Amino acid sequence: MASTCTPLTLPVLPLDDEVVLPGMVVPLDLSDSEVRAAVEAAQAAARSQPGKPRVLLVPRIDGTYANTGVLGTVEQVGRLADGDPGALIRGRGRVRIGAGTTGPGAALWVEGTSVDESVPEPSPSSQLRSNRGDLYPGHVAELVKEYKALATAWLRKRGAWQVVDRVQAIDDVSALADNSGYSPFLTTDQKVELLETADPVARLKLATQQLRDHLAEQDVAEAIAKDVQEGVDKQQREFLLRRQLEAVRKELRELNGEQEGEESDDYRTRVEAADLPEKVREAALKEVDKLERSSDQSPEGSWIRTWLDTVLEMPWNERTEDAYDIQGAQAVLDAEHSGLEDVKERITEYLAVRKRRTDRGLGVVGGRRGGAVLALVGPPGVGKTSLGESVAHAMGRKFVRVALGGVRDEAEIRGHRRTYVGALPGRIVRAIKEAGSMNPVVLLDEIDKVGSDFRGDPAAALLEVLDPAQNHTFRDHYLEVELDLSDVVFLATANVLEAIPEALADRMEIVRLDGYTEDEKVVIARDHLLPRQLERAGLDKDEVAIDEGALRKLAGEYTREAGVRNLERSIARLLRKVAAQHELGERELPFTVRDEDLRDLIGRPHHVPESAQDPAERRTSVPGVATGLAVTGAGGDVLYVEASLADPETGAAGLTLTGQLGDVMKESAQIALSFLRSRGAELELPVGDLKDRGVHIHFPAGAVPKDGPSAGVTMTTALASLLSGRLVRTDVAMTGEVSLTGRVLPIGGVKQKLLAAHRAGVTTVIIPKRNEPDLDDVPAEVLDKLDVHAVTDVRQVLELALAPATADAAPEVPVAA
Ligand SMILES: Nc1ncnc2c1ncn2[C@@H]1O[C@H](COP(=O)(O)OP(=O)(O)OP(=O)(O)O)[C@@H](O)[C@H]1O
Repeated sequence: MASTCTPLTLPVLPLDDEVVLPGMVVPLDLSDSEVRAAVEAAQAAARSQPGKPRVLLVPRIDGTYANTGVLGTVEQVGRLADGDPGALIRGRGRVRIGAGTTGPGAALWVEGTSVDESVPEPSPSSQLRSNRGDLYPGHVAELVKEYKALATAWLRKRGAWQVVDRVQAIDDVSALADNSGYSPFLTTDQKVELLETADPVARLKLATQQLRDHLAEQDVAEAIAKDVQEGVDKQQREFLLRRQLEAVRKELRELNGEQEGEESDDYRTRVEAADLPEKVREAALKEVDKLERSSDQSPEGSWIRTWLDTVLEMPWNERTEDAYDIQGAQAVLDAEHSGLEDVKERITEYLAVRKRRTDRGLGVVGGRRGGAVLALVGPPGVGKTSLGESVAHAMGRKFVRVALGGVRDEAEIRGHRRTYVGALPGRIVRAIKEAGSMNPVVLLDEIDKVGSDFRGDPAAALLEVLDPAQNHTFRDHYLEVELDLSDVVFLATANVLEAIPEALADRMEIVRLDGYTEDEKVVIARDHLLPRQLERAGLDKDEVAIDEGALRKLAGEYTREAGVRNLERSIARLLRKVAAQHELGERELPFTVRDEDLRDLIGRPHHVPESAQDPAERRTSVPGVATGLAVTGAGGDVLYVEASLADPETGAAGLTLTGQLGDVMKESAQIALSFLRSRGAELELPVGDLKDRGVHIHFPAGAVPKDGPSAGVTMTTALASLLSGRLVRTDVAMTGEVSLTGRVLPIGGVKQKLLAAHRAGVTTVIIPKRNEPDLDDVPAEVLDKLDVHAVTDVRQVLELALAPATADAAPEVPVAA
């Protein structure tokens, strides 16, 4: 094997951040002083020796020379493409650098030794190890093949076809490896590594590895670039389409003669122009950003638009000035409602306290039992809603009514989350929007009819709305921005106090409206209902009048209710009739309706008092029927209890109860029966009859559910009447719970029951002794007409209620089928 390690002394041509490998031909700039010095030194030396001028090309990295350089010959000196003086240098072979000297000229001269770069000869037998020890010649061929393949692949990618052939033509291992010197992707360090690897096979291996790594990197980079490009393309396409859409819209606007920005969709301008609290504006602008990014048809876009509409419609900074003139308020209440003195007094007190607290900057009364909310409780048609409206008039505020009957879903109060299809804000937010001010009077109507089920508890949401400690930052799920409800006046109405969820009732100040007496109804009808209905019927008050007798008859016989709603309807019907008759030329005006005209105009009365009925027609005309008093959602009412004994031969034994009775009522029937079984003998009743015979107790109006213990005395009386054969007095009605020993225990709703008894034409009422103080609440005109007996024992009840036994009212005990 030839080894030519010739010592050389050459001028150094430093290459900054550049590497020239043997075989490469490079142009170098002679305007660089070091390059020029080296070339000139080489040219000078060449004059005294044969051959081309020779330089030593040495890479210099960060000012430090590499250990190996390349012998280069100056092929040509002339001009570079940019016109600067340049030299074309060809790399010839590796030179190991030795000591430096100063030679002739400005250049640095070094001594070096040329490196042997020959490749071992292929061995005759592939099995034989070569003298290189680690590689077989067969592997070298493989390596050459792999390098060429990789290089070709890379060159093809770059479209450098001419170079492909040149590379394919190189057979020398060393030259092939050094060809990598042209690779633009190699770093200077990588090229220096190639330069310093003298062993050609090891160098080719290194070059192959570098090429392979680069190709792999390139694949990854290409994949990423492709993804990025696709994304960019889509964005660009969308952007272009959007611009086109905008242009089309603009054209359309111009076509329709609209001005720029007039489009209702211009939410940004609207939000910026609207009078919104800062936080709300921020939230709204965020949504506008989202809207602008979303496409026109996307469902999200339409949600955002609906939301923005809602936010823009809210009266964020609107409020009405309060008219806290208490005398004026009282005058408004008096003008709009007759009677109800105590209720109006409570409302006036409420307004006065509110005014004083506001004057002193204390805010509304807070905390539990704070009474911040007035609840008007009473039967339908007694004016709860219209009183709420009057409160708003009296305070000079807007009025809105929120109907809560049948609300079972918490979202009804607090709104649906926006992600729901068809989501809406809750009723409170809608009410504020409707009111158009942030401080209206909000009437929560029928708060006792709020239910709860799997959809959450609306009562809990209402608690938050009504709690002054929390309601200044009320958050509706839909609106998602805080709403200050602290300045809203909340009022509530309910028919039945007990049905109001307890936690809510706890926060309210209850004001009861129990219903009106006949006299009160007449006054209300004359002063309020009649004038309003005259107007509705298009009649003048000088044209038609209804005299007091007729009004009384309407209240007493045509309607039977705690409130005045049906009374108002009857008046409306009456007036329509008169108006029609007048138009048909059948009636002269002016006309005053008297009680005797009613039958002609609106037919016969629906409610004739029991006492006015033919004795044989009366409910109590047979033994076993007693008149009780009860309170229902519609106010007080009379109710008849019927009892019968089954035939000992055919009827089943035991107690049968009908008429949709609740558990408490069923138990009080058992008690009545047990009492008679144990004490009946003392009362001289034939209790033997109760022994083997089935007992049936029925409450007519069977479709209406009933409950409570207050019918105890009535059931006992009905059974005693049945056993004794003595009739119950028609003019007597009763109420009271009975204990097993016969004591009469107190009950609720005395006022409503007495009003009902009076309405029904009853004259004697039996109540428990312990309810006597409640009589203070009953209007005097009603008490005057009633003979009220307060009793402690059921024996007193029987004495008062049962008519004396007469021969003809003989005990023909009715028998149930
Ligand atoms: N004291 C009164 N003075 C004048 N008008 C009255 C009075 N009480 C009731 N009214 C009138 O009777 C009508 C029925 O009253 P309203 O609708 O307020 O009853 P309500 O108690 O709210 O009933 P509901 O429980 O069914 O809502 C109204 O037109 C109201 O103006």
